[in-house]
Amino acid sequence: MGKRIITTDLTDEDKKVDNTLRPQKLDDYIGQTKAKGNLKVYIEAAKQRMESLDHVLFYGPPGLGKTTLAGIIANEMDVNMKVTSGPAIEKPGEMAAILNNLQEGDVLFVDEIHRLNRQVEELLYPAMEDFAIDIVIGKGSSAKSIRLDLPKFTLVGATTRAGMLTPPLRDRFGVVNRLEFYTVEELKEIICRSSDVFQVKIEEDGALELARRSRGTPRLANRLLKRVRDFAQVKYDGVITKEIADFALDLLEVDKLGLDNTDREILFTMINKFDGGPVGIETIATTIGEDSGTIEEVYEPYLVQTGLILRTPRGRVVSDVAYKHFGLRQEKLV
Ligand SMILES: Nc1ncnc2c1ncn2[C@@H]1O[C@H](COP(=O)(O)OP(=O)(O)OP(=O)(O)O)[C@@H](O)[C@H]1O
Ligand SMILES: [Mg+2]
Repeated sequence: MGKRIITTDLTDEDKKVDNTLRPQKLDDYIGQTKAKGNLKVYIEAAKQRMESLDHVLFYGPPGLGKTTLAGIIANEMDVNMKVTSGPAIEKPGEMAAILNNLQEGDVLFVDEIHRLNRQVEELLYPAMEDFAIDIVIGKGSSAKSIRLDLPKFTLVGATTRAGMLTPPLRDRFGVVNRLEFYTVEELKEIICRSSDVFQVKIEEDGALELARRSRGTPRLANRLLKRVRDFAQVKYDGVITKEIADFALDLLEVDKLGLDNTDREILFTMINKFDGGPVGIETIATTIGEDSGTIEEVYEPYLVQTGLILRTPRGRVVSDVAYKHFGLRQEKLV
């Protein structure tokens, strides 16, 4: 498959860009007012009491700023952050070693936390609750279990698939934040901030056009900015105007709503194969060969938010906003 500009999957280049553009302080973090306000209070309270911060869970679609917030928490608490991810840890012993090496107050960031395997997850229960783990030493009849105390740390978990978290794990997070899509205004602000970092000039309506096509997602906003910057540099005098933004984005086949291939496939499948619905999520998933949970938690939220898809008790329905967006006539009588 060719590289999709609009995909929210991370490429190596993205990782570099992500890291240079990540705000370091809560005050520099744009949008997510609710999560930010929450965190501010908890961080201040923990600092005043000189305690570690309660465990924090971030969930929501890719590229909305979960990893960024984890880093900000560590920064604001003035502690170190260790980073790992669900699929990276295969054995409980590996998790035990990571936990044992933490310093008092440290942040342990576990990305894709829904992908931890069962044994590793079970080790986390006492670690999160009592700051202790039980490890078994020896084999057979001489095996004995010893309790190992851990420093008081903060687990920050991130997931795009909150529905896959087991209740016992989820319940052990004191602070749970759902990240929301960003407004066009917020994205515009992010784009202007990133342009400063890139040292590229951008006009107000150029930034606005990019923001509109970024699918509510800062990662996409930054990625589009980077591509448009190249056009501006090579073809024009380096300034990103609305004309250049439009021209470059059309060339990159990023539509006015910033929909990606999977978004379009979902909508076209619903329109062409199911008369625009109502159709169940499982049926859509089977038809396009995607996992239904991924559609529900990764793709659908944006489509619902923009009003392209409506959720009804009888299933999902394509709205007339979507028909209009694709320049189609809604043939079906509703
Ligand atoms: N509120 C924000 N203000 C400015 N930039 C942001 C903000 N949120 C995210 N970004 C930028 O968006 C990019 C992606 O953010 P991040 O990696 O934190 O997303 P994520 O939610 O962890 O994604 P994934 O689910 O794929 O891991 C980063 O380059 C980051 O700088
Ligand atoms: Mg991340």
